[in-house]
Amino acid sequence: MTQFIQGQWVAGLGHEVTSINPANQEIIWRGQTATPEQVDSAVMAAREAQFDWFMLGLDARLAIIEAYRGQLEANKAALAEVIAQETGKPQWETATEAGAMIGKIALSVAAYHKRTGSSENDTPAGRAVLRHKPHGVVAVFGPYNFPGHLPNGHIVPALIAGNAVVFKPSELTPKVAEFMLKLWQQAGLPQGVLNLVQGEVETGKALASHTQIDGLFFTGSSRTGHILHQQNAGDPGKILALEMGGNNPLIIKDVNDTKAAVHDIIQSAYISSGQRCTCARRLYVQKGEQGDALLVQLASAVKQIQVGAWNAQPQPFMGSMISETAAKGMVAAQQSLIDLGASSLVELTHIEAGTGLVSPGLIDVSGVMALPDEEYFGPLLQVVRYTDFDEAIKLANNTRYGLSAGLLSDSREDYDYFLARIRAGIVNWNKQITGASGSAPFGGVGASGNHRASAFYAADYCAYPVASVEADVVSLPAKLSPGLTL
Ligand SMILES: NC(=O)C1=CN([C@@H]2O[C@H](COP(=O)(O)OP(=O)(O)OC[C@H]3O[C@@H](n4cnc5c(N)ncnc54)[C@H](O)[C@@H]3O)[C@@H](O)[C@H]2O)C=CC1
Ligand SMILES: O=C(O)CCC(=O)N[C@@H](CCC(=O)O)C(=O)O
Repeated sequence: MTQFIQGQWVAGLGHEVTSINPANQEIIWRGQTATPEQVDSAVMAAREAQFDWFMLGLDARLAIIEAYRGQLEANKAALAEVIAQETGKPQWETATEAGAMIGKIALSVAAYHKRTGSSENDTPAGRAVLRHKPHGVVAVFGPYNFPGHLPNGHIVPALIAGNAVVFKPSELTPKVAEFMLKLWQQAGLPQGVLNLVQGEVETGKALASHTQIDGLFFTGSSRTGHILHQQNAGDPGKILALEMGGNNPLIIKDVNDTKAAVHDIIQSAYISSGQRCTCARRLYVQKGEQGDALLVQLASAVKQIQVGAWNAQPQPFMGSMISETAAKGMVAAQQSLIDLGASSLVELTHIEAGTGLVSPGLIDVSGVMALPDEEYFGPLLQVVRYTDFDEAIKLANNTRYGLSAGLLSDSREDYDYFLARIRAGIVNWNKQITGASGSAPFGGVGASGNHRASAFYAADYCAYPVASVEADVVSLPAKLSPGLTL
């Protein structure tokens, strides 16, 4: 029973799919995909449930959402283990993902009140009241890299606002989705308010193109996000929040503590085996002795990064990539850069056939004339040597994406200069560019998003404002407009 529709677990009527532990190919989940007819049933169940869920009122909705928080707390270790098993991420890291899911509840409640909610004030024209209403039925699409936290970051604010949801997780992480839905079920969410449809692109297409959805909240690749944007062209009434990838730059300028800089670079580029949308992909290092010395230290530290299975002891820094296909994709990406003139500083290797385990790579692409503006979603950091700061900023901005960017420099002046010129939604100074805070907005510009930032600003796309002017009784104004006699 892999689909959750109208409060019931039902079998998918499509073809069989499996989910594997990418560190050893063990099958950890098996099920059938949802057919377009089942997607339709899920959307209609959400439609039927939505108004009652909204009319339940905020306090009653929050009580159920708080019960879900309790379920997350009680099952935190098990949740972290399922995420680790299915994504290959090490346990220390998935414990932080489970923690972020718990933290998301209080943050979303605060955001609801701060960003939306309701307010009123008296004006000469009457009582001006601002309220927010839910859109209705929204579809949530999740990526595989944070299979719990990122869909949760759409689902929780959507439900707080009074929407009903149909959730389509990544086909690579169905088990985490199922686990999460069971926690919602335990929390006593009314039937139909949150539905789960599992499957691949066909299931996704059936949901994204359904005429009865009022909003689509997507976190995933830029390629898919663009398809969804095109698919919904001409339908301005449907709200789209598209959180997509990046080709994120990190510039190193004058830093005293090279070891600390190396640490920030590693945390920016290799955490989650490079499978974070915020990961640094392009590293700009000044030409000259200082830059050479930094690269020597960086290469040495990269070679020492421990890679292993999610449950290996002692725990590795990097786990497996999501699949063997992804691992091979990174080896191929490295080779294509070499073919274009890049030189490998630390080679990314596929450690074990049949798994997603790869070692981290560092590659100097300074010699590549036309560097592809691609998001290589894995642990491969491209190094570019620059002459002056303006050149570095120009190169950093030479991307269609605009998600995250960073500067490591001990000069405040440099940072102000960088901040004014860099084009990205997340801009950090002397800090890693991964690990964004849920108490801030999260989103990018250009091919990284459609100006509907998530995290703390997710409340904004979960509800629309209703402005009213109100009076308790009908009454004549003190003075009638000229030319009127009653
Ligand atoms: N900006 C952000 O907040 C974040 C962005 N990402 C990005 O996500 C990507 C990695 O995640 P993936 O799972 O590979 O993304 P993906 O784009 O392949 O899949 C995301 C979801 O869309 C569905 N989908 C794929 N094609 C579809 C279609 N034609 N119609 C409807 N649905 C479709 C998938 O089944 C999945 O549920 C990276 O590019 C990463 O940068 C990841 C995390 C955060
Ligand atoms: O939604 C939030 O609470 C903040 C966004 C967030 O946690 N982002 C993470 C993961 C996104 C990714 O890189 O794939 C991060 O910034 O590390």
